[in-house]
Amino acid sequence: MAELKDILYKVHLRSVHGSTNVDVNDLQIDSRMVKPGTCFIAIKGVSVDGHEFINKAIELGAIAVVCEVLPEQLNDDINYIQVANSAEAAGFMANQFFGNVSEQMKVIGVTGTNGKTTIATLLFKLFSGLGYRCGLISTVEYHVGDKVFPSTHTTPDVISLNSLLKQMYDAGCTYVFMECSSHAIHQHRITGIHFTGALFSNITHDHLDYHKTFDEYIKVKKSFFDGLGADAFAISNKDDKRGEVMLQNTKAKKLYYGLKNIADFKGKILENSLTGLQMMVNNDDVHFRLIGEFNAYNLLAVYGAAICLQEDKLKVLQVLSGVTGAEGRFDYLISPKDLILGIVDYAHTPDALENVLATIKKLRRGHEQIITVVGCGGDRDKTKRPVMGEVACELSDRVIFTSDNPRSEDPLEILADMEFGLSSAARRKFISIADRKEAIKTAVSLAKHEDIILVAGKGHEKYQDIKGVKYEFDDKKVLEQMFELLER
Ligand SMILES: CC(=O)N[C@H]1[C@@H](OP(=O)(O)OP(=O)(O)OC[C@H]2O[C@@H](n3ccc(=O)[nH]c3=O)[C@H](O)[C@@H]2O)O[C@H](CO)[C@@H](O)[C@@H]1O[C@H](C)C(=O)N[C@@H](C)C(=O)N[C@H](CCC(=O)O)C(=O)O
Ligand SMILES: Nc1ncnc2c1ncn2[C@@H]1O[C@H](COP(=O)(O)OP(=O)(O)OP(=O)(O)O)[C@@H](O)[C@H]1O
Ligand SMILES: N[C@H](CCC[C@H](N)C(=O)O)C(=O)O
Ligand SMILES: [Mg+2]
Repeated sequence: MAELKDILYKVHLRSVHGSTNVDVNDLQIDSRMVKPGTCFIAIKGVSVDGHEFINKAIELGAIAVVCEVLPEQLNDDINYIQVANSAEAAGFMANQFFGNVSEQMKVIGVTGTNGKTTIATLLFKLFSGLGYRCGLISTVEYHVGDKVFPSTHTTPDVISLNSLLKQMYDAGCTYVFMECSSHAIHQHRITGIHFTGALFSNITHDHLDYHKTFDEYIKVKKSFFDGLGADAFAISNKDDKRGEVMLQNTKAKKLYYGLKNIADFKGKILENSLTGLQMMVNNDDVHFRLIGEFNAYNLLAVYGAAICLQEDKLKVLQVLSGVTGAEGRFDYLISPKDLILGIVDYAHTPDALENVLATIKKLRRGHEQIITVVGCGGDRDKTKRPVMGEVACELSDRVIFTSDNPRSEDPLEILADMEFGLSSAARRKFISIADRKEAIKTAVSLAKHEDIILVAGKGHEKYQDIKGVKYEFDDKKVLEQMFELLER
């Protein structure tokens, strides 16, 4: 319960019809969730305009409506608040409604194309290991202290997000580590949240279906850092081409990590093998359980954040050296027969795929074949499809193109997009099998002693979305089943 005028604090009001001296017992951006006494906020969305549902919300009991455009007919019993930007207003209102708890905890946001889940999860594991009660908001799951919930979004909608933060505060969390997706930044899901720190991993080709141009995508990510306060810290990747641009206009304290360029948190890889990374982190020699150069970057970002949060460096390195990565990120298993190495990874962008394959190439001893199973999601950036197809073929010995989550699209058309314009060298290496299980089975049947199979794109996902129906599917389990079949 809150008084409307209190939760409208910070919102730029255009006009008020009715009163703001009323109590509302809930806040919703979705008319289907409205109950008597709710304040409904109408947001212009990507697929529909929330303003179309104002009457529906009133029928269900809304007593206040926040909107950009007032309905032609106003209802005398309802309080209408006209604002310049409803999505932004929803951010500020949700902060207030749920008690502005981000100001009472230390919230650290992670953005970038790849590595957000890994960095946020490592931070969560590190700070939990250091003895703090923590919250985690990630693509894989949400943690509220000891409770775990499956996630709906990388960064949930503004109401769910603020409600989650409140639950974390109530559960006694002092730290929250959260991924901030570019969609969330653009749609004001994180507006008004007080960040103690922010981290940037990297930026490469993704989500251009939504952001249209790479420049727009960069601008959106950068706006997250532009919005930080002077009391915050911002840590960026010095080796990324856009690492410095990201922090150009931030008021926060700027710090950098890197393996190549001079940086505040500087790393050097001494050994990169299947058992982990041996690294120099500034002047300390440490072994980590995570694998691959990209994880060296993730670990440096995490280390940097912990130092900014005034943790003791040796304790940090001690805990960090024992943690494993996030589920479905370079997750591996070995077949009992033939010792085939199966790797399940969430790489679903050209850059991530290239990184994971380059890492595998570095780890192999020489004679092993790399067999990659990969697909591209439907209803998502189509331009990445042929690039992923080419990258997979270039860095593997054999490739099986298959379905990821086709969503509303025809799987065969997605496969055709992946095949389009492939170089002749690439064309000699791939076959397409739309059925993902068959594709994994084929990869296993092609593998010989000690070969390496990469199943890319779905990582931790436990389903496959085909025409809006989510069928149970788990890459790691399927791979395991196929390995068991080999034994017979
Ligand atoms: C493209 C996109 O980001 N869409 C998100 C967006 O939905 P939208 O703009 O399409 O909303 P809409 O359906 O047009 O509706 C507009 C408004 O009308 C309301 N409405 C709608 C219907 C109705 O009957 N009544 C009603 O009130 C809706 O609640 C909404 O407030 O706002 C919704 C509420 O916040 C999100 O749930 C939804 O996420 C969709 C499901 C989605 O798939 N998003 C993905 C792309 C996404 O956000 N991914 C990122 C991670 C990406 C990455 O880094 O890999 C994430 O953070 O998860
Ligand atoms: N720092 C990094 N640089 C490049 N690639 C990375 C990095 N960290 C992880 N990856 C690769 O990208 C994939 C996705 O990693 P992760 O889930 O941590 O990123 P994310 O930013 O959360 O992705 P998403 O936005 O899809 O949730 C991993 O499976 C791995 O292959
Ligand atoms: N958060 C990303 C995940 C993509 C994962 C991949 N498996 C796919 O379905 O394309 C998205 O929704 O675009
Ligand atoms: Mg993620």
